[in-house]
Amino acid sequence: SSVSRFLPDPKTVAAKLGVDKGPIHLVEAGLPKQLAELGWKVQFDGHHQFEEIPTEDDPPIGKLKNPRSVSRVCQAVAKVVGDHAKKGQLPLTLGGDHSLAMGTISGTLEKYPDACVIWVDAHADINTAETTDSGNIHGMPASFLLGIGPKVEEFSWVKPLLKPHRIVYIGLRDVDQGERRILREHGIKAFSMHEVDKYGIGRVVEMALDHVNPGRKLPIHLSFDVDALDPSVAPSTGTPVRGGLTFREGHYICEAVYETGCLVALDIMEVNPSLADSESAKQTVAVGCSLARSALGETLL
Ligand SMILES: N/C(=N\O)NCCC[NH3+]
Ligand SMILES: [Mn+2]
Ligand SMILES: [Mn+2]
Ligand SMILES: [Mn+2]
Repeated sequence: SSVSRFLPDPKTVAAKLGVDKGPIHLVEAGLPKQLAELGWKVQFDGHHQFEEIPTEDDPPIGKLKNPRSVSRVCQAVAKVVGDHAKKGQLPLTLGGDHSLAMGTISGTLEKYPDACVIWVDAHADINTAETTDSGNIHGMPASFLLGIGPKVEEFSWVKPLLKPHRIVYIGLRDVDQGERRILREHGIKAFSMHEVDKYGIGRVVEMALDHVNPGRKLPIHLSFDVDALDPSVAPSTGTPVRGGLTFREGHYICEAVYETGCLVALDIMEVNPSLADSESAKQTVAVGCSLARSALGETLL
């Protein structure tokens, strides 16, 4: 089947967080061609540009930073992902920071309301407008998708379609107190790096899938933040945290999700080549491409 290649490059949002070069580098590293070589009919209609909202026109709402530009970009991404999904394509979104998941997962849920989400990340990204310290919305997307926390008018377009039993985390190791409380109170399943060490990645992925997709019948949206990987594997990213997934553990997750045959959407997020020396940036871009290939069927044999 075909994978729709659209690569939102949210200039506005990314520019503030410096992640705007990710998509460009991933494409320039040859990802579309690599996926075509796996047999996908790749449709890449260019990077999505978003007009800047000048900072003075986008003051914080409460603590939330760049709320209007983040909202506008994510809403546009939700529409594009939803449209591709409705055409039976598999949207691959290259970020850009993880706030984009508000858009990509909203788009997926429009077509597949029963979809489950596998969120691979060092962070839970589930702060609300109340619990966030930084006000960086890339630490909050999951709370909007779940409809948790106080209403923020600017984000009222995000329908709370995601249910707590339909999301599972793998790779957590830097979760705020407020987020821990939210995970506990809503009974959201999370496999931290402790569980990865304890059970091994094979068992963890099996338990994660058993939790959100017991019969392997539900569509899967895989949202992969490259900072889930150890910084020695993916150094050029916004919030690196030591003690992450090995190169193989990260790829195993992608391979195992592909093997379910349920994948309907994929995000490769937080590749930020502008944050490190060129060698580290190249290494991180290469890992991003490799993860995408693994999630789209590049098996080892
Ligand atoms: N990479 C990040 N989320 O996945 N950064 C924001 C979260 C910090 N608590
Ligand atoms: Mn994230
Ligand atoms: Mn993260
Ligand atoms: Mn981030």
